[in-house]
This record gives sequence, C-alpha cells and structure tokens, in this order.
Amino acid sequence: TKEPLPLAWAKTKLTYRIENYTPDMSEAEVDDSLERALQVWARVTPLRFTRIYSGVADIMISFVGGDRGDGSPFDGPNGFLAHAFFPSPGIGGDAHFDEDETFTFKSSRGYNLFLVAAHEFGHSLGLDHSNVPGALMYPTYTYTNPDTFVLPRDDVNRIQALYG
Ligand SMILES: O=C1CC=C(NS(=O)(=O)c2ccc(-c3ccccc3)cc2)CC1=O
Ligand SMILES: [Zn+2]
Repeated sequence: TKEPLPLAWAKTKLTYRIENYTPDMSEAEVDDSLERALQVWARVTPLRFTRIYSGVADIMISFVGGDRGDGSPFDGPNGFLAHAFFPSPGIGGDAHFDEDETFTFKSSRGYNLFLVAAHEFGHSLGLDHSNVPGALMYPTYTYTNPDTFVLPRDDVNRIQALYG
C-alpha cells in the first residue's frame, strides 16, 4: 500500500538555507525577514530552525524567475509571488520566491517579504490554506505592519494541531 504523504515533519529541529538573494533588498534585510518569518512558527510550537550555509537543508530557500522545471513555473510580475512544498524528503519544505516580484522589508509597497515568507513557511510545515479572513494562511495577501504582526488564532490552532 502507498504510504500516506506526511502531513508534518517527524522532527522538530529543522535546517534552512538561503541559496541566493533578491536585489530588491539588502542581504541583511532578507536574512532578517526570513529568520523572523520562521520564528513566527517557532514561537508557538516545539519547532526550532537552524541556518546552514552549504549542503542540503530541510527548507531550501531561493529567489527564482521563470520556469525552473519544478513543474510550477513563475509568471512574471504579480500573479504567483511564491510557492512552497509540503513536508517530505527532497523538495519538501522548500520555498521559492518569484524574482520578478518586488519584495520589500518595512514598506507596504510591493510585497512584504516577511509576510509572504511566513505564509509560505506555513506550507513548508504542512499547513494548507485557511478559510478564516485575516489568517496568515488565508490565500490572499494583505499587508500588515511586520513590527506589530501577531500570528492569528486560527493559524496558532492549526499549527499546534500538527506540532503541539
Ligand atoms: O498556496 C499558494 C498557491 C498560490 C499562491 N499564490 S501567491 O503566490 O500569489 C500568494 C498569495 C498570497 C500569499 C500570502 C497570503 C497571506 C499572507 C501573506 C502572503 C502568498 C503568496 C501562493 C501560495 O502560497
Ligand atoms: Zn499559500
């Protein structure tokens, strides 16, 4: 019988690697945005994330344009901004950000990298979309100030159902 796909990681210590950068922001701003996006989930679960700088991490993060042959090509500005793969060996957990988008650090212009990454990492950890408007895992992007961002209750409940 076919093993059911894992809905969640079977471990709580996960590694991530930032493979490349976007010219939209400084590298420090990208690092900070991605680290804080992972901490959103670590704060409410036993999950812990360690950055590695070479080799294969559980969550491989890259900025990519056009078609990379992973079956879901990007589509230029707007449209898809990013996508991530549910937990599994190999491409599972990986997050790709569409290089043709403008990602920003603190402004509401373009797409805030912290927010988009926090959403995508929800998928990397096994969450599907939420039907609760205002949830981080709601399918549509809405800007909220990253400095005052609080993970909505629906997202907390659902991630804790997986890793509580
Ligand atoms: O599950 C999917 C499939 C469709 C997607 N479309 S997207 O890249 O335009 C996208 C839309 C909304 C978000 C988002 C939603 C809530 C908060 C932050 C970002 C991220 C990416 C991305 C995605 O995560
Ligand atoms: Zn999504």
